[in-house]
Amino acid sequence: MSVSNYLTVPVALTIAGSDSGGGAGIQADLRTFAFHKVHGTSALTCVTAQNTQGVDRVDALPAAAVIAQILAVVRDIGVQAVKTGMLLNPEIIAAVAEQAMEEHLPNLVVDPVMVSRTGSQLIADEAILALRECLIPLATILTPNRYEAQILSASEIDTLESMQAAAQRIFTLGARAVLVKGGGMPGELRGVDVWFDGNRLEVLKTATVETIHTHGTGCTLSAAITANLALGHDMFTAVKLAKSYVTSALHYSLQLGQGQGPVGHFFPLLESSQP
Ligand SMILES: Nc1ncnc2c1ncn2[C@@H]1O[C@H](COP(=O)(O)OP(=O)(O)OP(=O)(O)O)[C@@H](O)[C@H]1O
Ligand SMILES: Cc1ncc(COP(=O)(O)O)c(N)n1
Repeated sequence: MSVSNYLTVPVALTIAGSDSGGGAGIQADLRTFAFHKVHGTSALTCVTAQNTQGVDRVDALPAAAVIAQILAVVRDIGVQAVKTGMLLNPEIIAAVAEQAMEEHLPNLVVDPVMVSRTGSQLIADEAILALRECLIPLATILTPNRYEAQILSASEIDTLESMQAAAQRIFTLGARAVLVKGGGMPGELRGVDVWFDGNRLEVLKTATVETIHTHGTGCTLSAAITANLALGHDMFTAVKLAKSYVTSALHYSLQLGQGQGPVGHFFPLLESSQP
């Protein structure tokens, strides 16, 4: 007989949708948490029939089912950090915001999933309003992509200067910090993100990685920020570490399916397994 070594690890919670293709959503989040040696828990909001080419169907869970999952996790296991992804409808968004307040969910990273990087809207207009009014003011860090930032700032974003102006404008919606992501920008701006926390306006820059396989970069980035917050890093350090992780995962993106494949979350293992 041998005895187990009991380990204690930080815990993170993702409140997000399922991606049947395994590239984004809950699947990307849990892989990212695992890579960071953070125990991943989840509250599923919806089930998408999705692959590398697009989303065929979305089925929402009842808001009460989302609440029950959150409570089951936080009241027993406890969490050090939480992220939200695809919340889909105003009922789910209001329920998550209520739980965030009542249960004092710590380190809340809100990825305001509204528009895919290719520009197609993923949630209804009323849900966008609910995100803006109920959830964004509770966020520790808000991570809009180019198109989401355009909606939230009501401005066109096509230059670094317009990303910086948008970050400052979106900050007034009430999040403690905003990261405007550049993956949907043209050319060299694809690897550039802009941070604003009311004080520091920073440009985080990596060289653009030339790949079409970028599905799930946004989910992966916000999950990595969440994992780093759960590990005890401060907000800006968590973002810098997460960006570096996504860049490495992009270097080992996976050629799967006929469309945009996912990033390689376990890139050190993948690298050593290639011939
Ligand atoms: N080709 C690239 N080269 C370098 N970094 C990139 C590239 N594409 C995206 N990124 C980085 O990936 C992160 C996620 O940003 P992105 O704008 O892609 O989010 P998103 O649109 O929410 O993601 P998704 O494509 O999953 O919808 C950011 O840090 C961004 O700078
Ligand atoms: C279930 C689900 N959640 C989120 C996204 C968008 O994610 P990303 O912004 O990473 O493409 C997605 N395509 N599917």
